Amino acid sequence: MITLSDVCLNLPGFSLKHIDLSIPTNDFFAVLGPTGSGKSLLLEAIMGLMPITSGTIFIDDKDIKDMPPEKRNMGIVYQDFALFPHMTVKQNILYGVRYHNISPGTVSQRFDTLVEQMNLSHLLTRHPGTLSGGEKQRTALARALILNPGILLLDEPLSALDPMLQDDLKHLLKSLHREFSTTFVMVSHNFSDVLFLASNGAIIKDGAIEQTGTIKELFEQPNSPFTAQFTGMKNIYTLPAASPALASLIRHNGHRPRAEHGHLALRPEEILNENNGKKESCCAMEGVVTRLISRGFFYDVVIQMDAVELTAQWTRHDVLVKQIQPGRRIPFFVPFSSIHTF
Ligand SMILES: Nc1ncnc2c1ncn2[C@@H]1O[C@H](COP(=O)(O)OP(=O)(O)OP(=O)(O)O)[C@@H](O)[C@H]1O
Repeated sequence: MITLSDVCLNLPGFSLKHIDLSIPTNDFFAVLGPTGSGKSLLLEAIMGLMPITSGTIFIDDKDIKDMPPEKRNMGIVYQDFALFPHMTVKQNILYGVRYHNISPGTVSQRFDTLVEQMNLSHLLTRHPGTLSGGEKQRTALARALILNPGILLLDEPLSALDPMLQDDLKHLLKSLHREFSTTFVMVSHNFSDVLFLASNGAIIKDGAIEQTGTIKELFEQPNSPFTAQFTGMKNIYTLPAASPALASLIRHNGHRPRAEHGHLALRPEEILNENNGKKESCCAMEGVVTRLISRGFFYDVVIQMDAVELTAQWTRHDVLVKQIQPGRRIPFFVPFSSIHTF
């Protein structure tokens, strides 16, 4: 378990503020947040590359706050790979070994296994400048994993790769996490990567933790308008509902929001354009389409009810087949299970 307690890191112009975080051993943990919110600094603080101003960092029951990075049993992989350009792939992979007390036999065995796993055998004598993005990132991963770190920190490892390579590497990361008994902590901007890879996560805003929990909780049960918006809820309303349509939604839901709940939120992709035979578990509503916003294979369909707008996300196919167009009054369905109040 990595445990950060009341960690502050003050820089001119930016601070990490009173970070409390527990990352279970062997977890795949995601750090999410807007650009400039302090995600990379948080990784650097855990790695020991940035000294913290106050607070404590423990790995299990060991205080590592004053331990140099190379003694923390951690590896780090960056978005821009950070390979040594003058060294071959093989030299890059083996670079860190000299600073650790690992027997030559173990090094050789780990090297062979990693080279095979990462499909690098044909590239060992090449220099990073001649490699594709995916090959560079596989080399960077092998360089980190050859030291068998207890914790692997990944700073946006997929974002410099094209979509095909991202998919390959995403699957590789998943299988590496399964095979190595290593805790993975990954900074990412990409929700689909996070949903595919991570079990737990934290959302960070302006250097402070906004919410932690399982990935499902972060996406389905945000506890603040910021988290709701950041995770793509899109439909966030203040309670008590001024709109009769929203009020009826809450009434249909059966269980009223708790007195302290000030917001209601609905994910756009949970709103249905047909009730799929589940009449009793959905609230049937209707409204007038005001806008269609193309999102590639999907449309954001903006629907005006009474005083409020609601955004649903439907496939291009559904929008075409059901002739959903601005100006049309359409029925839609909100599953009770998708209504979240906080
Ligand atoms: N060494 C440093 N000295 C001073 N300020 C820094 C330093 N490193 C980072 N910062 C500042 O701290 C803030 C947070 O930076 P950080 O790189 O952690 O953000 P991030 O959430 O990872 O952003 P992004 O998603 O854009 O990578 C930024 O405003 C950045 O300019």
